[in-house]
Amino acid sequence: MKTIDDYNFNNKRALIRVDFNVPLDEDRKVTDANRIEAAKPTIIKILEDGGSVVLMSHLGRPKGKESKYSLQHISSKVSEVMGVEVKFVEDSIGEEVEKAANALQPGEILLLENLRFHEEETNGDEDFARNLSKLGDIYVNDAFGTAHRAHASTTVVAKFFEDKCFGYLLAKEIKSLDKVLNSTEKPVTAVLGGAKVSSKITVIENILDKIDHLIIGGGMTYTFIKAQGGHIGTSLVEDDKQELALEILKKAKEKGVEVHLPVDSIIADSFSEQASTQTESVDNIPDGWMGLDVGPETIRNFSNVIKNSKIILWNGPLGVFEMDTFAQGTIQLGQAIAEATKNGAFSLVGGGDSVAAVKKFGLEDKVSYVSTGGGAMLEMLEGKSLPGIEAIKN
Ligand SMILES: Nc1ncnc2c1ncn2[C@@H]1O[C@H](COP(=O)(O)OP(=O)(O)O)[C@@H](O)[C@H]1O
Ligand SMILES: O=C(OP(=O)(O)O)[C@H](O)COP(=O)(O)O
Repeated sequence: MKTIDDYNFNNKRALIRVDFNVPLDEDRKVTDANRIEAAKPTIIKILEDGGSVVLMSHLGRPKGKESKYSLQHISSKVSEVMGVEVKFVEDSIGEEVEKAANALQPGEILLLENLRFHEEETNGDEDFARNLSKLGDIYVNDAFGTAHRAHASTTVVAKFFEDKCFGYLLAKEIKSLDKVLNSTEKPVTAVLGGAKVSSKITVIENILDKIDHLIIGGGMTYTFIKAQGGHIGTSLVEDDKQELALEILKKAKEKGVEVHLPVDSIIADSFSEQASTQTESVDNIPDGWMGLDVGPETIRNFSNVIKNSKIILWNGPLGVFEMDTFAQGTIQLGQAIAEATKNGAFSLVGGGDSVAAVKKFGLEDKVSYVSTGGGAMLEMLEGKSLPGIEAIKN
């Protein structure tokens, strides 16, 4: 496994894929810089070698050039964390970008605009990747959170480089997750919540062989509840995943995996901190209302399962924890996991927002391992090889 320790970057320009997909507030201020801090050791090593750095990342899932997803919003935070004034360029390919990259002096950092402003990024377009490759001498992948995406900057670009390697973060994540993969302790409990229903629901099917309990919460809940005939009002749902949800429940039963779904929800009449709220049975949400957190009975049930688990994997908040009104489920689940960890369980938390939640509620040091990747962590635990990792190995 080639890492940046195998290279001296003196007078070299590194093109680094980082995952700076960080949570932002309404004023587009970074609310959790964990993923930026996690990439710091790699960037600093290259600068200290006497090299320069071109950073590329995506932010969110923009449809075209949406200014709210500009990486300019995070540029000052990157400067602050690195202790170096970062230069920013308003695109990720093209003449202007190449000029800015060529002008970099040793010790300098250039941050590119959001890669996903070009649809060629997510399409894994070869020409786009070739254009990106012109920006550096050595390609470094340190974007663990995006290693499960076969995109131009995470995978395709690697083939245009003789010299390519893993950054410190990616190497550390691979090693740490391997440890969990090789563990034989039981029972294993996976907690899945959050909002990315379609990308994560498919993962569930594949981890069923590796777990004993499956706790479902957050936005993921309502696709399951609706599929079972429940009323979910205007809660987050992905209708085309209902059949898969039923299949998962059936398969789980066959495999002896206990599935724990919420029984009650904190519902709201709008997606807002000021909304009217109520506690309601999870399958009886009136029209015009949406479930934004799990209810008290659900929290008790989930905590009991957690208490008896030996390995706990958590990705996805149980509610819209960014708003205090809907944070209780996530807080109390986090506390139950911290308690179980104190009593000897191994707990692994991953995902941009999940880690932000854990940090916000002061639980970061009370869990065993915090991964920068959510979907990437889950896919690795499925036993899949991730395209971003394979591209460097080959
Ligand atoms: N019931 C819900 N309805 C809508 N959004 C939710 C709900 N529960 C949690 N969320 C949102 O899910 C988001 C995190 O989802 P996701 O990106 O899948 O997690 P992670 O980044 O940890 O992998 C949070 O911003 C949170 O507000
Ligand atoms: O935040 C991310 O993943 P996560 O929500 O699984 O932690 C990564 O930046 C990947 O983003 P994507 O799921 O839009 O490809």
